[in-house]
Amino acid sequence: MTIKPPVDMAALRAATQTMPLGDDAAAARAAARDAVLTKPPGALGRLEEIAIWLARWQGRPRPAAEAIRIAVFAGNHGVTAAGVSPYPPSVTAQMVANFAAGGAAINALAKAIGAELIVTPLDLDRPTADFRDRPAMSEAEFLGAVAIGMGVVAPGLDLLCLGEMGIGNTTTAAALCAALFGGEPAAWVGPGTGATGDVLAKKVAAVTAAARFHGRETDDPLELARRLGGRELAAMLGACLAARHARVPVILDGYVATAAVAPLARLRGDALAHTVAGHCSAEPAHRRLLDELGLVPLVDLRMRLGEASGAAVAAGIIRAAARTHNEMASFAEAGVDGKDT
Ligand SMILES: O=C(O)c1ccc[n+]([C@@H]2O[C@H](COP(=O)([O-])O)[C@@H](O)[C@H]2O)c1
Ligand SMILES: Cc1cc2nc[nH]c2cc1C
Repeated sequence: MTIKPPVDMAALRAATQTMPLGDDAAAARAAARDAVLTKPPGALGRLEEIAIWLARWQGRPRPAAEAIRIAVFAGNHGVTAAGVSPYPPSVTAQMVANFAAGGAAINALAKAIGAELIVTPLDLDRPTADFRDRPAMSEAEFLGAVAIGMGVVAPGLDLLCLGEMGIGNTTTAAALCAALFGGEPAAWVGPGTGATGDVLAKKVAAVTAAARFHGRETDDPLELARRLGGRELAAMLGACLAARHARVPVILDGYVATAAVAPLARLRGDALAHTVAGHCSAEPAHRRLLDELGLVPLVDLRMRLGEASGAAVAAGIIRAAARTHNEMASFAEAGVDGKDT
């Protein structure tokens, strides 16, 4: 099922509450097949769980991880005026040009796994408002970005990788996480692209100011995503929600991508059951966020790039899980003796 772009915040909220459940029958059939494949039970470890998880969320007993789309959303952030990134905001559009020219890490990774890459810049000439003392986006801006994100989901996809590009957006992710989960602002702040010293202190100050201003206004997760998020985060939220409705499993990238979809989990406990954390970013707060959400990352390679790069690396592992599940012979087919034969 595809879902319609939400006309207002109430419609978006409704779409979070009507998410389909996984297909238990498909998962059970995949588990039954897994049990007779030529290996000691459990010997493929988490790959076995992933194959069954894919079957559950694709709603078919034979899961696939061949048609992979990588969606990267780009946005600019008013909070960069607070001096929170070592890089200028001009880098966001320049990197979008680099994606188009094929010169970024995600281009190489997409090619390596045979995935389609879609890059969507979101109003880069019009950064969001500086959320230290006002909402980052109007409702119309927020919902518009959510709808654009929903648009990258298509029936027939086996997997969707979600990632982003946006100078300043590790501060955005920190502000959103601090509002959603509480705790000291500093616990959600880290180096991002490489902030140290003074720049790091400015990040903590910006998140502290945002928490003070917005914390007394609302604790509604979608409203916090509008006030403290960014367009690329809103688009990832929309894509993740639409993927659930369309039975397309999702691979999340790093800290920013995970923060983007965290409001969904605050609205409904099982909202991220169709997602897997592709990796654990070197941004320290990502581990804290994954723990809050109960997500166990597939790999930990000390990556901290964004661009869906960690999700793309993880997609190769997910393909390995689906291929082994589909292509291995059973004990009976191969004439291999089972345990205690
Ligand atoms: O998502 C992550 O784990 C992550 C960790 C560190 C950096 N990034 C990327 O770095 C950019 C934001 O960093 P910054 O320092 O400008 O806030 C943005 O383009 C992200 O894709 C992303
Ligand atoms: C060069 C560069 C590439 C990136 N890719 C994602 N975030 C990035 C930030 C910078 C600075």
